[in-house]
Amino acid sequence: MVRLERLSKSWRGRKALDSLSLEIAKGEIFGLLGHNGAGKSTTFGMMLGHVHPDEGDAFIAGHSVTQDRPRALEKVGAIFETPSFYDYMSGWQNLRFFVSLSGAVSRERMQDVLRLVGLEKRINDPVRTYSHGMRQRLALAQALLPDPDFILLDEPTEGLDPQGIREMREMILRLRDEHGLTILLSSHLLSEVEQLCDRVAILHQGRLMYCGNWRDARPEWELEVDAWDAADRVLAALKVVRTDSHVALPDGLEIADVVDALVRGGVRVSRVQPFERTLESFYLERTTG
Ligand SMILES: Nc1ncnc2c1ncn2[C@@H]1O[C@H](COP(=O)(O)OP(=O)(O)OP(=O)(O)O)[C@@H](O)[C@H]1O
Repeated sequence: MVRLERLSKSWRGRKALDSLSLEIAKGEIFGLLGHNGAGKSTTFGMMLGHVHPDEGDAFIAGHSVTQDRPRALEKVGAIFETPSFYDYMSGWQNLRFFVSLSGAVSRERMQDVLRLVGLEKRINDPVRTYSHGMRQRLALAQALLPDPDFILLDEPTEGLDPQGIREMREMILRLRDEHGLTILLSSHLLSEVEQLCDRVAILHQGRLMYCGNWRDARPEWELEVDAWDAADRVLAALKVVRTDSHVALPDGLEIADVVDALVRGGVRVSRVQPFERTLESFYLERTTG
């Protein structure tokens, strides 16, 4: 559905994005993660044709964004950078105004979308009376009006209260499960991303640190031993990486082999248990140090 090929961008000689390649499959909810300044907005901007890459290209439904932007973006919707609305107009008038700029959308389509985002009851009220959550729903409605196959959501839950966050999460899942949309989202709320996305990309200082299903990443274990000095010599020989009490095993090595080698090396092992990974711990391991 989406393919980013070696996307690079520098601003005033400073690399914001360094040869980013990744693919997003149809029907996926894919998470783009990174600290402030990691390059997420630059990536979104390139996918929407707002930012021209120095090198590389983005392809959506097989069409190049740099070579054929209208076709690449034909079935794409987005909430990107703080969406702005006219406060004195109603939600409905704002959407009509948007539609008048971007192409015909039927009244029925508008009503369907408003039902989907749960904004029918307040749609005739002026936007200045809307809560932040309602503005986010209006922004989502705007993104959905052209009946997209793929939507980009930049921080869709930013500033929402817990109930708003939950409602946004349920809407995103419904868009994928009931409407077959492919969704790319960025968020700093890792517990949210954890509930929505299997596959994530982690950007750090413009470079891709990880891309894939974080739940499938190599298992790690917690160990308790009587002497870490001796244990470290054994672990190093096995190419096992230790961080405090938890260890990451190289491919093909089982935890039983590690325990066996430690015992043979004269180390007493008093506890072995799987390390329960969260997306937050997975993310921090790849972006710190
Ligand atoms: N228009 C611009 N002009 C100059 N520098 C820019 C511009 N846009 C982004 N940058 C720089 O590029 C780098 C990546 O920024 P980007 O906005 O893509 O990060 P981000 O991951 O979206 O961060 P955030 O989470 O804060 O939105 C930063 O160093 C930023 O200062």
